[in-house]
Amino acid sequence: MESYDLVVIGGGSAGLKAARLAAQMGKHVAVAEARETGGECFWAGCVPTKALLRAAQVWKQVTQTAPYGIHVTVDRADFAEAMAYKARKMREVGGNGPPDAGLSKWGAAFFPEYASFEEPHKIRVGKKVIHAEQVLIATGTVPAIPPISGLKEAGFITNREAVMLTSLPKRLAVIGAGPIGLEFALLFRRFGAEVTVLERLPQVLPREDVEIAERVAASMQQEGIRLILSAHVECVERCNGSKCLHLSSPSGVEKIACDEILVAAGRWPAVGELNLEAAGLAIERNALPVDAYLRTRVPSIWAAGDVTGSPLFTHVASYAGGVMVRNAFANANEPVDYSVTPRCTYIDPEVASVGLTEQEALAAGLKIRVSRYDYADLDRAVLSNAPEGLVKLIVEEASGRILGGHIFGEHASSVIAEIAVCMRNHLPIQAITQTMHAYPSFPEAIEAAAAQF
Ligand SMILES: Cc1cc2nc3c(=O)[nH]c(=O)nc-3n(C[C@H](O)[C@H](O)[C@H](O)COP(=O)(O)OP(=O)(O)OC[C@H]3O[C@@H](n4cnc5c(N)ncnc54)[C@H](O)[C@@H]3O)c2cc1C
Ligand SMILES: NC(=O)c1ccc[n+]([C@@H]2O[C@H](COP(=O)([O-])OP(=O)(O)OC[C@H]3O[C@@H](n4cnc5c(N)ncnc54)[C@H](O)[C@@H]3O)[C@@H](O)[C@H]2O)c1
Repeated sequence: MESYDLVVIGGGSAGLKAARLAAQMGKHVAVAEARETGGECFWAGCVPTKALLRAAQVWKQVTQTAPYGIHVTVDRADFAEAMAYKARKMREVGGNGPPDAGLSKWGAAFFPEYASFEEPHKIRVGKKVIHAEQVLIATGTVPAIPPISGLKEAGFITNREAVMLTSLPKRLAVIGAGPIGLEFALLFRRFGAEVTVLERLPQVLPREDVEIAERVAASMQQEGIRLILSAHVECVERCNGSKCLHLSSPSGVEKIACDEILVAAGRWPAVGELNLEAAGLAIERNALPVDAYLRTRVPSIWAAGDVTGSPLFTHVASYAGGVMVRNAFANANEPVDYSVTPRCTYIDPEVASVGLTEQEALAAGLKIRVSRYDYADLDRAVLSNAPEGLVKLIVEEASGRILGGHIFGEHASSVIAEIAVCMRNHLPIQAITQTMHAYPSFPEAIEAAAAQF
C-alpha cells in the first residue's frame, strides 16, 4: 500500500496551501480532489463573481457618464459576452496550469478522485487505498438548501450554476441576503433582470454592523432590487410556466412569480462522500469540529478551511492550511487566530469590515467609543462622484485599542487593510492619526474617523 506523510482531501485554498507547504518541507504528500483543483473560490466563487461584478460595474459607469460632460451612446450589455469575459479572466488568473495545480513540481502525488475513509488512516481514492500518517480534511462546503416545500420540484440554481449561465433570467428571486445573495442580486440586476431578494432576518448581511447593513439595503433598493426582509418562504410551485414563491413578511402574504430561483442561504460542510464515520468523526453544529490547532478529535487527522466553520473566506482557508502544516510537521504549536479577518462583499460600492461590530462590542460589555465619517464629506469621494459611503470605527474607550472597522464605500476592500494592519499589530487609534495620509485619497476617511478620538 502506498504510504504518505500527509494526505490532503480537497484541492481548494486550504488543501493546496497545506500540500505545497508540506511538499516544500520535503514531506511525501498526496492530494485527492474530486472535481478540479482551485476549489469553490476559483470555479464558482471569488474568481468568476468578481470578474462578472466588474463587468456589471463598467456597464453602470458607461450608462452614467453625462455628469462628467461625456456624452456617449451605449447600445446594450450582452450577458453572454460578459460570461465569456469571465471565462477569459479565469484562464488568466488560473494560468492555464496543469490539473494538479503544479503539485507534481513539488513532488506531490495527485489523485483526481473522491476520497473517503476506510479507516482513520486508510483512505480510498478511486480504486486505490492509500495510507496516511497525517490526514488533512479540507473539503470546503456545499450550498445549504433550505427545506422549503416544492423548491426541489420547481427547480433552483446555486452559485455553481449561476456562474455558468449563458442567458439572463428575466425575473430572478434570490433566497438569502448574505454576501452571495447580494453579489449575485446586484450582478443580475445591472444586466437587466428584475430581482427580488428574500431574507428571513430583518437585516441584509446579518454579520455586518447594523448601520452599514442599513446603508447597503438602501443602496440595493436604489439599484432597483426589491428587498423583502423578515420574509418567510412558505412554499414554491410551478405556475403558468413560471416559478412561484409563496411567502409571508411584515407587509403581509404574497406570491412572487419568477423565471429562476437562486438559493444563497448559507453553506453546509462538504462531507457527503467522505465516510467520516469510518474515521470516527462527525459534523456538529454545521462544521467539522477542530481545536485551536486544527486537530480533529482523532489523532493525526486535521481539518482546515470552510469545512471547519471558520470564517468562510479564501484568505482564511489558505492561512489555516499553513497553520496546519506548521503544527503537524514543525511542532509550531500555533493556535489559529481569526480575530483580525478582513471580510469584504463586492457589491458596488463595496462593504468591508474587520473585528467587532458596534453591536458585538456592546454585547461583550466593552466600554467603547464609535466614530463615523461619511464619504459625502471626503474630498476624494466627492471629486470621484462617489459620495455614497460610511466609515465606522469602534475603539475601546480607555486604551484607544481598535476593536473594529467598517466601511461601505468605493475601494472599501482596499482601504480596510489599514485598519487590519493596526489591529493585527496592536497599534492604537493614534497610529492612524499620527500617519500622514495622501490628499485627496480614500484612506483619508479612516484618518478623519480616527481623528475624532
Ligand atoms: C459565490 C461565492 C463567492 C465567494 N467570494 C469570495 C471572495 O470574494 N473572497 C473570499 O475570500 N471568499 C469568497 N468566497 C468563499 C471562498 O470561496 C471559500 O472560503 C474558499 O473557497 C474555501 O476554501 P476551502 O479550501 O476551505 O474549500 P473549497 O474551496 O470549497 O475546496 C474544497 C475542495 O474539496 C473538494 N472535495 C470535497 N469533498 C471531497 C472528497 N471527498 N474527496 C476529494 N475532494 C473533495 C472539492 O471538490 C473542492 O475542490 C466565495 C464563495 C462563494 C460560494
Ligand atoms: N466577497 C466575499 O468574500 C464572499 C462572497 C460570497 C460569499 N462569501 C462567503 O461565503 C459564505 C456564505 O455566503 P452566503 O451568502 O451563502 O451565506 P450567509 O450565511 O452569509 O447568508 C445566508 C443568508 O441567507 C438567509 N437565509 C437562510 N435561509 C433562508 C430562508 N429559508 N429564507 C430566506 N433567507 C434565508 C440567512 O438569514 C442569511 O442572511 C459567507 O459567509 C462568506 O464568508 C464571501
